[in-house]
Amino acid sequence: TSIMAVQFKDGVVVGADSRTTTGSYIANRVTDKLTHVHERIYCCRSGSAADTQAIADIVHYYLQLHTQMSGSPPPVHTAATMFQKLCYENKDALSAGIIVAGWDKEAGPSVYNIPLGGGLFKQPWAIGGSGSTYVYGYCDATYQEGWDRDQTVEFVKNTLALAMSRDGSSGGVIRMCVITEDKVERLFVPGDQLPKF
Ligand SMILES: C#CCCCC(=O)N[C@@H](Cc1ccccc1)C(=O)N[C@@H](CC(C)C)B(O)O
Repeated sequence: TSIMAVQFKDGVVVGADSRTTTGSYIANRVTDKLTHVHERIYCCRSGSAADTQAIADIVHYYLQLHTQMSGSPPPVHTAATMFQKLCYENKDALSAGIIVAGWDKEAGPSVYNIPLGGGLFKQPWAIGGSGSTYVYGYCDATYQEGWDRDQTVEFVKNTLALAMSRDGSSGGVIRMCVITEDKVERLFVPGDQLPKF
């Protein structure tokens, strides 16, 4: 897997490849690793498909319960701490690297990285999954603050395409979501239209 989330002025862009593997077999070449957990909050999943589906389902349940009880949508950091509590307290039983990203009225856009150990790190951008190891240098050298929506989408698309070209556990299509106050917009790049390097 290669997953990414980047914050910009008005929102966040999340992105992922679409490969699920069991060993060298590609069990799913069109996986959707971008999971909607609340109105303006998404998570990007890497690691065990089963573990990350179960964790996302639990957080989704608690976020809708929180919304019903409190009458207002929870901030992104609330969702992130729910993911972290589940990942940290069950670290011996799970294989889950999750990036939580979204927009809320209090803090605006935000990105939280929760790597395998269950630590919680608020970051302006985050990459994860097996493919991310090949693109840390590219991201460090390329990322700039102050990009607009289109520049941020381009950064996510190029980073994921590079990771997918080198990591055997990443591939397929690129799925992305642009999350702002007004809307959640899904973007799609077919496998034969990936940026070529
Ligand atoms: C189908 C099936 C069985 C397992 C599928 C399955 O979880 N594959 C994993 C690799 C893995 C991980 C841990 C144990 C075993 C196999 C996988 O493809 N993970 C991708 C993300 C998930 C959300 C789709 B990515 O991290 O590569």
